Amino acid sequence: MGAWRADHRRGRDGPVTSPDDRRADGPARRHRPEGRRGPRPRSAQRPSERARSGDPARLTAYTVLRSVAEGGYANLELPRLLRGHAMEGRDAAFTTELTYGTLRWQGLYDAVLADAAGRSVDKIDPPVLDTLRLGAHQALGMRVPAHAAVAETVGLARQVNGAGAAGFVNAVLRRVSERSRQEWLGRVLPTGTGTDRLAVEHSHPEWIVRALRAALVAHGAASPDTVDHELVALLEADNDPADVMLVARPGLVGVAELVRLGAEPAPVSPVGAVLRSGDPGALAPVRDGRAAVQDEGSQLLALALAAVPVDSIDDYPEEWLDLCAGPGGKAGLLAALSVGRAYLTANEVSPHRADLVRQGLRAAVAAGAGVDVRVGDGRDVGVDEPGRYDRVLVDAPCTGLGALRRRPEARWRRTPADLAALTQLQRELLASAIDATRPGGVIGYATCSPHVNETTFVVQDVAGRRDDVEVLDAREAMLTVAPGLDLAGEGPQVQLWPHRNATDGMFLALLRKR
Ligand SMILES: C[S@@+](CC[C@H](N)C(=O)[O-])C[C@H]1O[C@@H](n2cnc3c(N)ncnc32)[C@H](O)[C@@H]1O
Repeated sequence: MGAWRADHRRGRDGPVTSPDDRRADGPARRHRPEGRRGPRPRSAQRPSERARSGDPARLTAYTVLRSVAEGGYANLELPRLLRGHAMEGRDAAFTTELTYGTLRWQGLYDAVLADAAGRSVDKIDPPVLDTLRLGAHQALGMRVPAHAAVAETVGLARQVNGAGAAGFVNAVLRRVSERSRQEWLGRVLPTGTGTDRLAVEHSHPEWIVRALRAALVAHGAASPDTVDHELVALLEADNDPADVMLVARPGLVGVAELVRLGAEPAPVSPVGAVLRSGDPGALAPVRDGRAAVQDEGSQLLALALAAVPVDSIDDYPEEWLDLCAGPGGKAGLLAALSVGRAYLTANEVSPHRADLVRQGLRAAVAAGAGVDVRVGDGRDVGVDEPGRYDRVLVDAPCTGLGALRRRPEARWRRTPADLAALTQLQRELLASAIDATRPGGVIGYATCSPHVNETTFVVQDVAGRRDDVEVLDAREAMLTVAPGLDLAGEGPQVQLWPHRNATDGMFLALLRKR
């Protein structure tokens, strides 16, 4: 028996009828005039009884949600399916909003659905719950008229979850569509102003809300007096779809070329361009690797690391190392910057990701970059190659709490338990990077998370235990490459914020080996 049938408790407005509550001889049939045979006209049918199946947009969104439930990534699955169904323009935009919006707002919708179904969402079959979430987003988060949101989602349920589940979906979504989003917020939000309320209102796990609150204060973006206001702005930014940002890899293509192809110059990065519509993969410079999709924050980090002065032993060439290079975004920019100036070693522990790095570096190699892509554990490099490199980037594996707007499912996947393992690995990678750097060289430690455990604590802990590194002013380096950047806090580290900088929440610390 499916879980949607297992529980039949009362919701606040009475029970939602489960499929097995409406038997063939039950109320659904009693209203039908005697003597008529054959299917009823479509307009006279309940949505749950309509034979129609889900449309391609909803079916695609559902397929992505199921793939995410099994460990897939929406930002990989969705473009693949859109291409497979040749969906473009408005259809693709609708499907994207339906998929990403449903994933982002899952926390709020689950609270609504639990109320409407009269049971905890844990008691609903996961595939049926995904269908319900899609319906909730159409009714409460998109401009789909309520009747269409219900009818279309019930059609999808009939196709993917079965006729019995479709009846349940119909009943629950009818309840959902009886209230506006605002009315639902009034009904399901915890009282008070605490992080539990913000978590439901802005659809983030509560532990993340607490971590972001602490990070805003710790990085100087807010004081205890202003943090509540700042936190809401950050949570809102996490739920705001981010622009597609391109990087014009210097020496390979100019921003002007991307602008000629329909992009606009980026607000801050001198090598960035915003693509407001269209498929970036359709642009020739992106296809051939002279340009790439890359957040402005990541661009600025790589530019800043390349711009810090190092005391050269010889004038040329330098040795650069990207210790955690996959899938290769920053390595792509560093490789372009390295032409005529340095050799780049790109290290990555995952062979598949190292392949992606290799592919991404082809255009830079064709332009003369000297690169070596390796598969290896970055923790070994300091021992294997002590004191070799002039510039080392540690773009450490992290919780990704700064990039939630670009990875809609990430907030639900991460748990506080991930932190302990990650922060240990981060310390070991940074220590290895310092060992691999020659005296006078610089190390950039970066995360796409503002969590204090992954950022300042790692740097303070590792640098504090050794006397061969000094912490540099990363703000100065950052402002050298992007003078207009609004940097919060006193430094010496840089923390970018989605709500302030319209970038991912990237962190950068710069260290110099003594
Ligand atoms: C945040 S990502 C790096 C992103 C990359 N710099 C870019 O801009 O595309 C972290 C990477 O570190 C890799 N990684 C994890 N553990 C590692 C280790 N012990 N040594 C080297 N790389 C590791 C992960 O596979 C992942 O590709």
